[in-house]
Amino acid sequence: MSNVTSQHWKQQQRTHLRELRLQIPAAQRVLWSDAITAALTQGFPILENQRIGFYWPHQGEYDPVPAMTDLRARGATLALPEVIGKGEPLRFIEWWPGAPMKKDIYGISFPDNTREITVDSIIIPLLGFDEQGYRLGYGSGYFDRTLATMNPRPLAIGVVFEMLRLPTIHPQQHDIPMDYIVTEQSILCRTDAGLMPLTVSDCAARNSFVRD
Ligand SMILES: Nc1nc2c(c(=O)[nH]1)N(C=O)[C@@H](CNc1ccc(C(=O)N[C@@H](CCC(=O)O)C(=O)O)cc1)CN2
Ligand SMILES: Nc1ncnc2c1ncn2[C@@H]1O[C@H](COP(=O)(O)OP(=O)(O)OP(=O)(O)O)[C@@H](O)[C@H]1O
Repeated sequence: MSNVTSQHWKQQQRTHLRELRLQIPAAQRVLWSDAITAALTQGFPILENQRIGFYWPHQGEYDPVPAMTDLRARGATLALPEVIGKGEPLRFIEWWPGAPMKKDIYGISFPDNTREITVDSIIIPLLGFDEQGYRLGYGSGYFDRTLATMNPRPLAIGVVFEMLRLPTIHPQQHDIPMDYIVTEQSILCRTDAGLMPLTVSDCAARNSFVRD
């Protein structure tokens, strides 16, 4: 697929997936969201010891605030993305329950003037995802640009509802695949052969930490 065709196709998919996501009935969304929160908080014990970049929910995305509250109570430091400008990477700044907030150019809340955090992991909302662990986002390239500038690269954990899965998103050179994708059905680990489902306990064994 040429670049122009793939951009056009991506734009159509974005519109379609956004509509699908907004049509999820409220009760279904609660059940699916609880399942994602449980998989995130139980499948990745390492997060309790980390500085984690999360996001403030927008347009029917999985709401990560319960996971944020839980992980913070267990010792994690949390941050949210700040949009510095179009074409720029995101900056992560500290968030805690009750932190002062303001709105960015998309109407998404972010902390008002708290300290910048270098994150160890990023929990990334996916508008769509594919069998190789690639992400379809809103089309501004913020997360790809952010991951590309971070060294060492943080662990990238995508969160998404299973119904937003596509065979391929026709990845381009700048697209960076997720290390893990958590859905309401399973934890998927990216391998060269595609996404591999892991049980919560297998995932926890791989993403554990040693207390000193
Ligand atoms: N919750 C959340 N926060 C996030 C992101 C995200 O995907 N989800 N981002 C991930 O990048 C960054 C913000 N990027 C965004 C990019 C586009 C749109 C959006 O709604 N775009 C509209 C057009 C709006 C406009 O141009 O004024 C659209 O696509 O229709 C929202 C956020 C940082 N914060
Ligand atoms: N590392 C990068 N450096 C410079 N430009 C980039 C980089 N990554 C992505 N871009 C640019 O960002 C634009 C959008 O990328 P893409 O279509 O992959 O968006 P997306 O990943 O679906 O959306 P988003 O990350 O905003 O949610 C593209 O025009 C691309 O060239």
